[in-house]
Amino acid sequence: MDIHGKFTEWAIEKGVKINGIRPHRFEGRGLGIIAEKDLKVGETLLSVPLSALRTAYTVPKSLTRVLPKTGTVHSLLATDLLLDKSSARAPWHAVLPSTLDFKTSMPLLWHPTLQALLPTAAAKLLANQQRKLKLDWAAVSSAFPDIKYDDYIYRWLIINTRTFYFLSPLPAHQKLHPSNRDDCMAQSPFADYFNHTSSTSACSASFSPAGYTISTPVNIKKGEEIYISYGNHSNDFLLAEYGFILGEEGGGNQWDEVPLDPYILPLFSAKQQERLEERGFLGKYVLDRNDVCYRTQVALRILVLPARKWEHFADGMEDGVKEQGAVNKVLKKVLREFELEAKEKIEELEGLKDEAEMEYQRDMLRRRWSQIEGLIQTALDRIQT
Ligand SMILES: C[S@@+](CC[C@H](N)C(=O)[O-])C[C@H]1O[C@@H](n2cnc3c(N)ncnc32)[C@H](O)[C@@H]1O
Repeated sequence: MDIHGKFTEWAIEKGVKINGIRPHRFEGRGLGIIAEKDLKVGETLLSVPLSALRTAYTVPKSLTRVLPKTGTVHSLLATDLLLDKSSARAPWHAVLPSTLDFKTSMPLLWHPTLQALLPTAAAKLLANQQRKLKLDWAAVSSAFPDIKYDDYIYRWLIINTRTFYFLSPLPAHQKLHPSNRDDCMAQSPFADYFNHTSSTSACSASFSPAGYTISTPVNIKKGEEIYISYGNHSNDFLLAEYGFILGEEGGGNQWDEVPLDPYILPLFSAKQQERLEERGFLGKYVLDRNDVCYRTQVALRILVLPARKWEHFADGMEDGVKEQGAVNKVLKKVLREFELEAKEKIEELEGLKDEAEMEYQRDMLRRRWSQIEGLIQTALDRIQT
C-alpha cells in the first residue's frame, strides 16, 4: 500500500468519513481529489470530526507555555508540526508536500531576481509574508534556539497553504474567539488534498463545533477531479499565498483582478488626493475581467470635472455619461502604461539566464504577466468600441 493508502486508513481510524473520493496525482497540480464513483448533488463527500483536526487547542501545553502568548496561531501550529516527533500523526506528515515543492512554487522561497519580477499585488503580499515570518521566527528562535530556520519555514509554509478557516469550540476557561481572523485556523486531514477552483461547481466546505464537512453542489462523474474554493482570490493572491495561478482552462479565474494604483495615484495633485481621501476614494483602483472598478471611474473624473460637478458624481447624483469620453482618454493612457510594463516584464523574464532551477518560476511569472496583458487588452478593446 502506498503512503496515500496508509494515510487514508489512518484518517478513517481517526473518524474521518470518506464517500466515493480518493487522492490522485494530477499533472501540474500535484495531488488532488478524484471521484471514485458518480456522486449526486448535495452528497457529503468528506466529514472530519473535531477530534481529528489540529488547532491552537490541540497544541501541547509544554509548547504553548514556552511560546509568547502574543504569537500567531500560524506560528504555533508550525512549531507544533516541527516538534511533533511522535508517531501519532506520522501517516499524515508522510503525505505533505516536500521542501522542493515549496522551493519551486512559493515566491517566498524564490531567488530575489524572480521576486523582483512579481506583479504589484503579489509583491505586496510577499512583503507582508516576509514581515510576518520575521516576527514569528524571532519569537520561536528565541524560545527554541536549536530549531533551524529552514525546518521552521517549511512547516510555516505547510500551515500557510493547507489550513482552513475554523472557529474551534471554546474550552471552558476561554470566553472569546480570537479577534484576528488569521488566528482562526485548523489543519484538517484529507480535506487538505482538495485543489482550488473559482468555478461555481466548487464543493462547499463548512464547519460546525462537530468538525468539517465537504459536500458537492453539482453532480460529479466518476474520474473527475473535485475542487473546493479557497476564497474569491485573484491570481496574484493565489501565487503569493499558495504558489499557483489558475489558467484559462475551465473558464479561468473569475475573481482575477489587478491593482491600478501605481499608474493612477501619480496623476493626482496633493490637493486632489486630499479631496479623494475626504470622500473615501483614494486608492484601491482595480481592473477585473469585466472592467475597471467604480472607484476608478470616480477618481479619474476628478481630473476632468470642475470641483462641484465632481462632488455631485461622487455623491451618486450625476450619471457621468457626458465626460465619459474624456475619462476614457485618461484611462487608455493608464492602461497603455500598464501594458508596456507587462510587455517589459515578459521580455525581462525571457532574457533571464536559462537556469534549469528557475525555469518553472520564470514560466509561472511569464504566464501571469501574459494574463495581465490579456486583462488590459480586453479593457482597451472595450474602450475603443
Ligand atoms: C491544500 S493543498 C492541495 C493539495 C496539493 N495539490 C498537494 O499536492 O498536496 C494546496 C496546494 O495545492 C496546489 N493547488 C491547489 N489548487 C490548485 C490548482 N487549481 N492548480 C494548481 N495547483 C493547485 C497549490 O500548490 C496549493 O498550495
